[in-house]
Parts: sequence; C-alpha cells; structure tokens
Amino acid sequence: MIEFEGVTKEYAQSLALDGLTLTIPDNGLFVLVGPSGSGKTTTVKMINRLIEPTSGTIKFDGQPIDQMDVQTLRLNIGYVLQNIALFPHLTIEENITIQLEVLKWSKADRQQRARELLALVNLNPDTYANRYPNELSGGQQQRIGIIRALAAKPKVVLMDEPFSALDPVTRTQLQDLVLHLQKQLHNTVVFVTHDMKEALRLGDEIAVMRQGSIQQIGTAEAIFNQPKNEFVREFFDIERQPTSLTVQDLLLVDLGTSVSRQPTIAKTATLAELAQQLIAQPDNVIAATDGQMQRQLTMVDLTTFIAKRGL
Ligand SMILES: Nc1ncnc2c1ncn2[C@@H]1O[C@H](COP(=O)(O)OP(=O)(O)OP(=O)(O)O)[C@@H](O)[C@H]1O
Repeated sequence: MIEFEGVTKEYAQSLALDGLTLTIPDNGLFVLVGPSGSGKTTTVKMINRLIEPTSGTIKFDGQPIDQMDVQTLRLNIGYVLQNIALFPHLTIEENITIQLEVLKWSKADRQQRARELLALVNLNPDTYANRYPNELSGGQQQRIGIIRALAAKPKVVLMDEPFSALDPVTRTQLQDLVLHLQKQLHNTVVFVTHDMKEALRLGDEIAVMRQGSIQQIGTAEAIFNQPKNEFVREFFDIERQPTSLTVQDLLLVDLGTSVSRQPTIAKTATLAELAQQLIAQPDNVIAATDGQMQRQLTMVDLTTFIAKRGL
C-alpha cells in the first residue's frame, strides 16, 4: 500500500502538488488522470523518489519512504515511461535483464527470466531475445519496456503515459496486455494518463487530478454516475460524444463477440446509453443483436470504437 499524507511540492514559479492525500491499495490498477500540468508525473515520481516532496509524508507498506534505502525502494518498484529508451547497443535479452545483472543473478538465470518474460507478452524468445531494439516495432519495444519493469518481480509498477505515442490499435492491444498482466501477477500498477477513455478502460480505481490536488477518487462507475464537481463531470462527459452514432454502428465494424444471449440493448441505442448501461452492469457486459446474431459488448469494445473513430 502506498499512502500520500498532505504532500506538497513547490517550485519557484508553481505549486505542483497541493496537500495531496491519497491511498493506493495493493493488487490493482490505480489510474491517475487529469489535464496537462495537474501533477500526475510529480505524484508518480515521488513514489520512487525521483522527486522529493517539499512537505508531507509518503509511506510504502506503512514505512515512510524517506527513511528507506533508495536502492531497496526502487528494486520494489518497476517504472515504464512514454519513451522507454531501450539501450540501442544491447540485445533485447540484455535490455530486459539489466537490473538482474546489477542484482548479481547468474547468466543462466537471467536468460531463463528473459525467456519467461518474452513469452508472457507473446514474443517468441527464439526470435527476439538476440535482436537489437531497432529491429522491433514501436509497440514491440514498448512490450519490452513493460517486461523490463517486471524483471525483478517488483510489487509496484509505475507507468507514466506509456502508450501515448502509439497508434490507437497498438495502444488498445497494450492496454489489454497491462490488464491481463495485472490480473496474472497480482501486483500494484499506478498508471498515469491524460486520456479519460484510457482511465475508464484500465482503472480499478481512478483518481482525477487538477492543479495539484485530487478532485475525486473512485471506480469508473462511481465517477461516471456521481461526479463530485463540474470539473469531473466535464472531464468524463461521454454524453458529448456525437449522439447520432448508435450501437448498430459499433456492431457494423465487427466489435464484440458472438454469444447466444438475449439482447439487453436496442441497436438504435446511442453510445452514451450503451456506456451508461455497461457501467451499470456488474460484469460490464451487455448483449446486443445484429440481425440473427447476438453479440456481447464490453467497455473495451466501446472505447476501441471511440478510439478508432477518433471521437
Ligand atoms: N522541475 C520543475 N520546475 C518547475 N516547475 C515544475 C517542474 N516540474 C513540474 N513543474 C510544474 O508542476 C506542475 C505539475 O507538473 P506535472 O509534470 O506533474 O504535471 P502532469 O499532470 O504530469 O502533466 P503532463 O500530463 O503534461 O505530463 C506543472 O505546472 C509544471 O509546470
């Protein structure tokens, strides 16, 4: 568990964090979302002590982090950035295991761990382990960035806008990967984004930030249905999406999976109605009908559609 207690960060010209109080629970995907300059990066960089607070306390598993050895703290915390900056002269395997070398793992153990991690993100170790970063696509390089952060089995992984430079399709695939890995590894992921669709898609819990303070913390459902103030309501205002688009438009691009469930939404329903129904469903799944075929739609389908249409 990570706790921020009244954390402030002052720069000469600006107040980056203004008395931030926040608890990030173990085992889940915690999203920090907000517009540019709201203090998201400052918050995550404080967790691994790349930035020190001006005042206030941050605790990791109950212990103030300023009393912990920085190296030990960072070994428990993986870090993924937008520009992952793999070392160009090192192979993929060497890039993945660089921290393990510092930890004095044997070469055989490092190789084994790199192979395990490559397989985890569907990159064939025989094909990729000995390649160099410039022989991989941007999306593949970002997968390496993610598994490099997981190599030493950290309890917490910080991800700061990791996918914002990627095209929408690759971005969706990597979001799925992050969701899948978190469920498999039961770690704590702190994910920064300025994109509300990404936040809704990923967050078990979402903290909405503005001007260095938290506006609201809660599940996507709670924030969507009961925004605490006008800022949050506008930030998550899916109803501003063009109302002319309907569930039928979404089915026409082959989103959703075929099932034999009774339809629970009309194909003439708007995307805003679909979003609201999805959020209201305990399993976030509803069925729609497309001719003879019943299809199951999830929030992932909706956000994929919105991203593809550039809405
Ligand atoms: N080193 C610095 N010196 C002075 N001001 C800074 C410094 N770092 C950040 N700030 C200011 O602190 C505020 C919060 O910055 P931060 O990078 O945490 O925001 P952010 O929400 O991550 O923004 P973005 O989405 O654009 O990355 C901004 O007003 C920024 O200009």
